[in-house]
Amino acid sequence: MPSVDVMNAIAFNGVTKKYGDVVAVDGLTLDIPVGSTVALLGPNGAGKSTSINMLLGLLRPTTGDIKVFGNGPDEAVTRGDIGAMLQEGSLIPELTVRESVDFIRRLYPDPLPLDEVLRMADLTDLAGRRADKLSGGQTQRVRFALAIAGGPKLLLLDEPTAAMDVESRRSFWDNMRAYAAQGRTIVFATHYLEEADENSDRVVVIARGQVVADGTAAEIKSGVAGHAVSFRLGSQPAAGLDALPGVSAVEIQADRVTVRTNDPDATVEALYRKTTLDVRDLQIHGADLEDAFLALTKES
Ligand SMILES: Nc1ncnc2c1ncn2[C@@H]1O[C@H](COP(=O)(O)OP(=O)(O)OP(=O)(O)O)[C@@H](O)[C@H]1O
Repeated sequence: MPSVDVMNAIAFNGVTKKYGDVVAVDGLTLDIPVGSTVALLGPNGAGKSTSINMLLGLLRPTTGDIKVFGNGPDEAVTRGDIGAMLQEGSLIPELTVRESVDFIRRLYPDPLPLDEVLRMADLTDLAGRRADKLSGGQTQRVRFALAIAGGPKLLLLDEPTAAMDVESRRSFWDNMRAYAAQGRTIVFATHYLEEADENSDRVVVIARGQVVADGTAAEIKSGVAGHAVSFRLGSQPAAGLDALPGVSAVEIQADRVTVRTNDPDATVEALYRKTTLDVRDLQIHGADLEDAFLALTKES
C-alpha cells in the first residue's frame, strides 16, 4: 500500500535548518499535492532559498524530514523527478544553446524532445547562439530550458524572473504555465506579490523561516483586515504619521504617502484635525495582497 506521502509532490515534516546560530527554516511542515503550482512568497532572508536547496538535496535539514514524491530528495534527483532554476548558475560559455540543452536532457532518463524544450523556452531562433553571446534575459530563458529539459515532474524556480524586463516576464510565466498544464508540480520563490497572485494556485507566505499564511491569493487578502489611506503632501515633511490612530506602517513613494491602517476613519479624522498638513488627493483603498503581505511578514 502506498504511503500518504506518495499523494504529495513535496512533504516537509517539522523541518528546521540552522546555519550556526541563524535559524533559516524553523519547524516547517508543508504538503504540496501533485499538480499544484505554489508560490513561496516572503521577504529577504525568509528561508525560501534554503527550503528549495533542501528539496534538491543540496542542503540537509538540521532536524525534520523532507520527502519528494515519497522519496528522499537525493533519490528524487537521481530518478530525474526534479528540475531547478536557482538564483545562481552560469552556462558553459563555449556551448551553443542547443548543445547546452541537449547536454542536460541526456542526463535524464525520460527527457523531453530537444526541439520541444527549445520551443517551450522561446529559444528556437537562438538555438545556434553561443552561451557567452546571450543577453541577461536570454540567459534566463536558457536556464529555464535546462530546468525543464529532463521533463521533471517537479520544477523548482528560485526567483526566476529576477533579471527580466516586463515583456520577458510575461512570456516566461506563459511558458511556465504551459509546462505546469501537463499535470506537473511547480514551486517558485518570489518577492513579487503580483507574480504570486497571477501565476500560482496557492500562495505560501514565509517569514522568519515559518509559514505565516497559506491559501489562495484571495484567501490571504481576505484574511487581513486593513486599509490604505494615501495622499500627496508635496514638499511637506511626512514625520509623525505613524503616530496617527490605527496606523501600522507608512510608505513614501515620490510625493505620494501611503499609510496602512486598521481604522481609516480615525486615521483620516486625525490627519485633518490633529496635524497642520495640507493633504491633497486623498484616497482610501481596501486591503490588497501587498497589505496582507506587509501585515503578515512584519517583524514582531
Ligand atoms: N550559507 C549560509 N550561512 C549562514 N547563514 C545563511 C546562509 N544562507 C542563508 N543564511 C541565512 O538564512 C536565512 C534565510 O536565508 P534564505 O537565503 O533561505 O532566505 P530567502 O527567503 O531565500 O531570501 P532572499 O529572498 O533574500 O533570497 C537568512 O537569515 C540568511 O542570512
